[in-house]
Amino acid sequence: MNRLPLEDIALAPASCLGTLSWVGMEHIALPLQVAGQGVIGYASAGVSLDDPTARGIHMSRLYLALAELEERELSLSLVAGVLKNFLDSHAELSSNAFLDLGGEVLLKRPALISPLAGWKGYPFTLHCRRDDQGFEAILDLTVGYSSTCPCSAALSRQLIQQAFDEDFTDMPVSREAVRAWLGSEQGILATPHSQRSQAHLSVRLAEGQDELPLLSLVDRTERALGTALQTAVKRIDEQAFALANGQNLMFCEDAARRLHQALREQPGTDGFRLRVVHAESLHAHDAVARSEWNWGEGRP
Ligand SMILES: Nc1nc2c(ncn2[C@@H]2O[C@H](COP(=O)(O)OP(=O)(O)OP(=O)(O)O)[C@@H](O)[C@H]2O)c(=O)[nH]1
Repeated sequence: MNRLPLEDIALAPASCLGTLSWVGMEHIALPLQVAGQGVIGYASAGVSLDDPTARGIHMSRLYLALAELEERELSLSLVAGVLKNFLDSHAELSSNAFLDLGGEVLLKRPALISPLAGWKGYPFTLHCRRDDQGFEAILDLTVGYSSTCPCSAALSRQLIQQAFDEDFTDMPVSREAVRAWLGSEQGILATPHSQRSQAHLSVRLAEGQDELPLLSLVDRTERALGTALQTAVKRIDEQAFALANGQNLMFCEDAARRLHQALREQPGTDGFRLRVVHAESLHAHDAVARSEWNWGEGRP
């Protein structure tokens, strides 16, 4: 076995000089705990390389610092401690530290009416950085929902009215006849286009916030939209879902405005950016709307 001291290239002077904004490792597997659930997580860990003559950073020191996060409920104070460790272990090299932690948290969600429940995945990424402006944490979260087009619904209603006029021209209009007609396929001969849709949220967490507001953000988002994707569904649940879609007809503009209002009331946040994507069944492209509050372009 080699008894000579191991050469450390990272300590050698750089042949090509220059500072770097971010050096580290991406897609590091890491078991996380979020909202009480174990998450198959992945981390991207990095620091700035401020010394233009230094050949390299010390990757293992970043990697080993991540152990602090293993299988402990993820909190901002935990992350801040890891970022401090990154900078302490690179005192002479770096002034900025970065940590992104992502995965998909599974939450058990109740059915609309029946006493059932099922699991649904919510992809998230927590982007954290520590620099001369202090500590910043931004939580990205994606929530799926259903959207039904209000214009398509209006056009469908018109066709149903025309069909009613044609079917009831030369016959007495009795309550029974109309009721039977409404219960037939003729009474719903046109249906509005509806589609699975996604709300992509980026929320900046306020100073002093420690807990990750992931569950409260999911609840607030699904409440604001009114048409959350379902898990366990019996016919009674499906009927309630049909009613929810009929009562919450949404253009992408409507969904974005609802979410903007809802996020403005989310405690523990001081800015957000949102983007809703309706993968419309009407055409092969998506209808998209964006909104933000107190976001600025200062940081990505
Ligand atoms: N900086 C840097 N290191 C790399 C890269 N690719 C692989 N490494 C290796 O990352 C390993 C870990 O680096 P260090 O943390 O400095 O390892 P070490 O020198 O044994 O540990 P310390 O004594 O704490 O510095 C080294 O063996 C490097 O060669 C790279 O692109 N950049």
